[in-house]
Amino acid sequence: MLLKSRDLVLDLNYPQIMGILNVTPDSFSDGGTHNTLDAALRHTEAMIAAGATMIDIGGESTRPGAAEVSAAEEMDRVVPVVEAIARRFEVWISVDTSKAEVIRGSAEAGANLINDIRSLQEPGALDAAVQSGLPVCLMHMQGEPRTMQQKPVYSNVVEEVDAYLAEQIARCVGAGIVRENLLIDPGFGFGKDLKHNYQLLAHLARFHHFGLPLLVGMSRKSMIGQLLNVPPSQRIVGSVACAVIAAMQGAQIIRVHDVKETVEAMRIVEATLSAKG
Ligand SMILES: Cn1cnc2c(O)nc(N)nc21
Repeated sequence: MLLKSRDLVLDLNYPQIMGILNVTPDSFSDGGTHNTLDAALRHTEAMIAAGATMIDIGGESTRPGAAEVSAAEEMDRVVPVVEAIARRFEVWISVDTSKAEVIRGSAEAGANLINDIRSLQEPGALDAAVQSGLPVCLMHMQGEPRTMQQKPVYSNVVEEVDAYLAEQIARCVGAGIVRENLLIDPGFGFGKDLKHNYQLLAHLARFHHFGLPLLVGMSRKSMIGQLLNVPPSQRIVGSVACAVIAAMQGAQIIRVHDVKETVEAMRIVEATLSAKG
């Protein structure tokens, strides 16, 4: 399976690592240490050197309880970084946004992928994505980041996430997005409690029936913290374990903070999967 965007091609027969670049003052993990352009570029360079083939730029923290950000503020944080990275590096630039204006601005600035945790539900977002012609990652979320973790309830989380993704795929294809340009993501930690997250991880392979690239993000999340009782900075081993479990089930793109460690683990996964014949 290959994913194309502009002049880049991603070989999804091997797990690809998407490095996280938060350009927010309140991001949950690196505490906004990358809110200057130079720092963002240095971090990007380091993640690419460590083996990341995609960089996910986020201007509005999506952690539970996060404050909302205006479109203008998000544009100011994200678009200059997209431009600077597009000019300097040959890497997939993913933009983590839900806003139509940021989708348009990022596409014009050279982004390769729209990563929207709200699956293009915000006003104008679907239209902006269609017009951009860029690949789009659709992700399941129950509720909104501000309130999603208060009381997540499902009768069957795997079935409900699957049905939601099917709906969103149909909605995007109906609006004119080429199906081959869609990626799907069960949205770990987005309106899920501990049990829900591990049910999704345990049954991850079932989402391959869509025939679309599967993107997952569990890095340093509370599904790890609640088991290990450690702060985000001490969740690397747990995050790598989640990445391995996902990649062994065929997840094609893993969104992580700790690129070097995860890339090394993917070498082990690749050796094992290719030995399966
Ligand atoms: C922005 N962001 C935070 N967590 C994420 C996840 O699990 N998936 C995707 N696609 N984006 C995420």
